[in-house]
Amino acid sequence: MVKIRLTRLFRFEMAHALHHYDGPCSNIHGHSYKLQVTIVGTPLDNEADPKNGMVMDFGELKKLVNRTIVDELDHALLLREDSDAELVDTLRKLHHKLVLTTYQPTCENMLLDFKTRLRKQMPEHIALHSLKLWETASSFAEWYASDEL
Ligand SMILES: Nc1nc2c(c(=O)[nH]1)N=C([C@H](O)[C@H](O)COP(=O)(O)OP(=O)(O)OP(=O)(O)O)CN2
Ligand SMILES: [Zn+2]
Repeated sequence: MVKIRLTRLFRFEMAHALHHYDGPCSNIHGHSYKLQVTIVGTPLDNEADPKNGMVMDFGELKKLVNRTIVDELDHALLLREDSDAELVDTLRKLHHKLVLTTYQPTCENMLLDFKTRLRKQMPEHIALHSLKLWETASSFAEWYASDEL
């Protein structure tokens, strides 16, 4: 059966701090993240359907990734849930867009979180192939489904 990969790029601005990290990244700082999402599936084979030939409508992929990841994280501050309680309280009182994580918000951990979230939302006939997350213009992490085998 024919398989085609589809890829779409997303961007979001997000701040984070690496809890107890032994360097400047323990301070709250921001990145312009770039996320590449690649899915794989078989193009629709139905002449009567206007989406014939599509694995998934690019627009649907955009909506799925935006509602699953980008809407929550864009212009948010990601902190580990065991960060200073006073700081967390103050940020909440000031109505900052704060997201608390169970994990250290590294590029690697964020990718694993995104992979889990996206897999739950994927239509049955489509598989998540890979994810690539740029934290800076020169640093990125990648996840490939094939590495799980
Ligand atoms: N393996 C990882 N290492 C680091 C991560 C990460 O997510 N995974 N994150 C950070 C910091 O959050 C941040 O990205 C700073 O990294 P750094 O490379 O030090 O960034 P610079 O701005 O200093 O990069 P330059 O290109 O040298 O200016 C740290 N490590
Ligand atoms: Zn950082």
